[in-house]
Amino acid sequence: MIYTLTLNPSVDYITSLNQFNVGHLNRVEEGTKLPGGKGINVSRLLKRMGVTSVALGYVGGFTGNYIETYLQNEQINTDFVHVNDDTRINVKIKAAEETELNGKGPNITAEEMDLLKRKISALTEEDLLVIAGSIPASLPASTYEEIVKTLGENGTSFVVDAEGELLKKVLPYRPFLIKPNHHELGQLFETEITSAEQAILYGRRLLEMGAQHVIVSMAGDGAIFISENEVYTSNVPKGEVQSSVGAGDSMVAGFLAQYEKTKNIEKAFQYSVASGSATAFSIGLATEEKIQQLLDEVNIRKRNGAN
Ligand SMILES: Nc1ncnc2c1ncn2[C@@H]1O[C@H](COP(=O)(O)OP(=O)(O)O)[C@@H](O)[C@H]1O
Ligand SMILES: O=P(O)(O)OC[C@H]1O[C@](O)(COP(=O)(O)O)[C@@H](O)[C@@H]1O
Repeated sequence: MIYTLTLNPSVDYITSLNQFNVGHLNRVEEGTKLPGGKGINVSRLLKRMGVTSVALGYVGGFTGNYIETYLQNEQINTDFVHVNDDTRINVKIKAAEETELNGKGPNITAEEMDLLKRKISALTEEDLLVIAGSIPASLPASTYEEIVKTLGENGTSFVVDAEGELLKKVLPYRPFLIKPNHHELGQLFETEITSAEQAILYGRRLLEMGAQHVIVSMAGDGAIFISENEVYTSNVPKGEVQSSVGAGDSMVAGFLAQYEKTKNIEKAFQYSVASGSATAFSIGLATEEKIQQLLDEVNIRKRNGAN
């Protein structure tokens, strides 16, 4: 069974306006509320692709209730730990550029952490856990490392979509897949990634540090897949970006759904990119239909030799 872990879910308020003026009153043209947080997005998209998962994590207050009810209405299995503080609200502004305001998240007590750890230690070698997103500010930076240690003891494989130290610390535990975007990859090595060649170079470093498979997404400039034996590059389909919120999460879901069905890396990568773009071209997450429509526009090329 696939499980997703969102320690810091959010209600995403996705707004669009023609022009965003900092320091002035801005009237929203369209506003949409959606459940968010990286693991939750993965579970929602997996469901649309016919793959069952269970969403784990923390929810609290009226925002937490909203998320839980929304997922249950979509027939997504949830097994959240309930906390006292409200789940955060993240504001996304789509104007000429995209601006995001992501909250810190609720306070998590030691008891609430224990409840979650118990759920994680019940996973087995038959399961895979997708660990995704930031952690609430009250939790230590070692939180993901502690979780993957437990997974290792039970032979549970895992995927990580997180930034900075959270990601770095879990690499020695051999994540099946990680998916930094090119900014996050650059930040890890205190550099700027501006080309596919650089993405491959630094992506390979992540393999050396322990990752089994790496996808580096480069927004409208394509994506790279790197493993010990293969490097693939991809274009992205052309289209109008409505909101890229959840596009990265859709890549993770697309890859896992197709890999689960075919065990074919190239197909899974193609599906991953089509899923990312199908979400970028939507408000909210992609539909399966939209992903299928874009699939033929995603051209995967195998790189030969060491680069
Ligand atoms: N301008 C764009 N045109 C087409 N696809 C896009 C565009 N921006 C993002 N995407 C899709 O979303 C994916 C993830 O975007 P990216 O910004 O790299 O990651 P993240 O959402 O994790 O920050 C890309 O690989 C691509 O499939
Ligand atoms: O946990 P973080 O890093 O603050 O990110 C949370 C945000 O990321 C999202 O999961 C979207 O992620 P992506 O755009 O990277 O796919 C939103 O739903 C949510 O608001």
